[in-house]
Amino acid sequence: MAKISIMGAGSWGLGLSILLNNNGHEVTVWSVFEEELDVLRKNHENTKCLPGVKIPENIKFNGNTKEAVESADILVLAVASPYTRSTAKLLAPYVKDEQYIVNVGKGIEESSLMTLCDVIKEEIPQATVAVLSGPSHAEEVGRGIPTTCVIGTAKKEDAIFLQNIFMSDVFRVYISPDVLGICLGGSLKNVIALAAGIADGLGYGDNTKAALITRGIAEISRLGLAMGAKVETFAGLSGIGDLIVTCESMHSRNRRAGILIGKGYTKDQAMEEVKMVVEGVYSAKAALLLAKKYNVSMPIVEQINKVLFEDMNASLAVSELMLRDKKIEADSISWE
Ligand SMILES: NC(=O)c1ccc[n+]([C@@H]2O[C@H](COP(=O)([O-])OP(=O)(O)OC[C@H]3O[C@@H](n4cnc5c(N)ncnc54)[C@H](O)[C@@H]3O)[C@@H](O)[C@H]2O)c1
Ligand SMILES: O=P(O)(O)OC[C@H](O)CO
Repeated sequence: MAKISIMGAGSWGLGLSILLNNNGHEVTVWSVFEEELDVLRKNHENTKCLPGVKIPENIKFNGNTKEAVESADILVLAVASPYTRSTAKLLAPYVKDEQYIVNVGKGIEESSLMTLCDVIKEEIPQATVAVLSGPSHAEEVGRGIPTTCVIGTAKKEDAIFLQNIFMSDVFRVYISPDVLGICLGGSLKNVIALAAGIADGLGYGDNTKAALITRGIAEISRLGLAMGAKVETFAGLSGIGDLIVTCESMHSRNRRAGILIGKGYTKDQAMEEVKMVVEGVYSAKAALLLAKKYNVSMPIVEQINKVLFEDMNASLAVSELMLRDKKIEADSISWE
């Protein structure tokens, strides 16, 4: 049994708190917002983020950062991605040497183009940083619906240790050394999910969705390879797996925001309506900048940026994608 503090009391932090509590660990949930914890103490439910899912009575809530960090063997960082750096700065003074921090957030920092794991390592160099990712909506994990994820760490023994912590009969965990690939897949799928949602909002069909998923993972893999990630990771749970669930599920905030944009809402109106942070909007700019930096073609990411930040009409963006220069499907397969 381990002592685990979940840093973040939103839907994913709470979903994981239930899983880890059911696995027999001693779980504390922390938030920078005391009022978020007060509601949980009173109702054992977050009706905004995870309605209908009861948080077990033995899970503790503690807003004292020092206590939450120092009392834990493992920290699970589950804040909305734009607040990863500020939260890591807050935790840093209390983190012990080699204390585990499992990042479960998905995003790329816009100002630095760093993955969240790299942001955490920069702010908390003494920690052992891992990433957990994959097709895993909190609404389903919180209800014990069978789910699979992957944990990435630099050292194999850390991955095996964390695999044993998270794994259960309803939560199967694989391990991988490709931390970069896992972080990139989880972040970039949110951008493609916006496009998939837009296609739904425009009233397009399953063919369009399948095209976006397939060509979307091609773009993500191209960038990932150029940055040093492994191509197999993008064929795995944190790559195509997460992309499929995010593009298909009505639990997805990114897809739901996209649907609204496809129906004519502005980006800001869509984000307001979805109520939780729509991370694809933040990662879209970062993805485009990375594509330029690594000289990689990412046409869907380009069009999404035009729709989000240049007021481009969504159906025009689809036409531009359809009428691009003619291409070979995969550059690595030729007739020679
Ligand atoms: N919801 C899911 O199903 C799911 C699944 C896998 C991964 N994730 C990832 O986990 C992360 C958290 O997602 P979520 O769904 O729990 O989001 P959420 O919007 O439900 O909750 C985010 C939490 O972040 C914290 N937060 C907000 N503003 C903050 C600030 N200024 N400083 C510090 N903390 C702040 C709050 O505790 C808030 O409850 C995201 O990066 C998301 O991509 C979510
Ligand atoms: O599907 P979204 O957009 O809510 O993102 C949540 C998780 O990343 C799904 O694995």
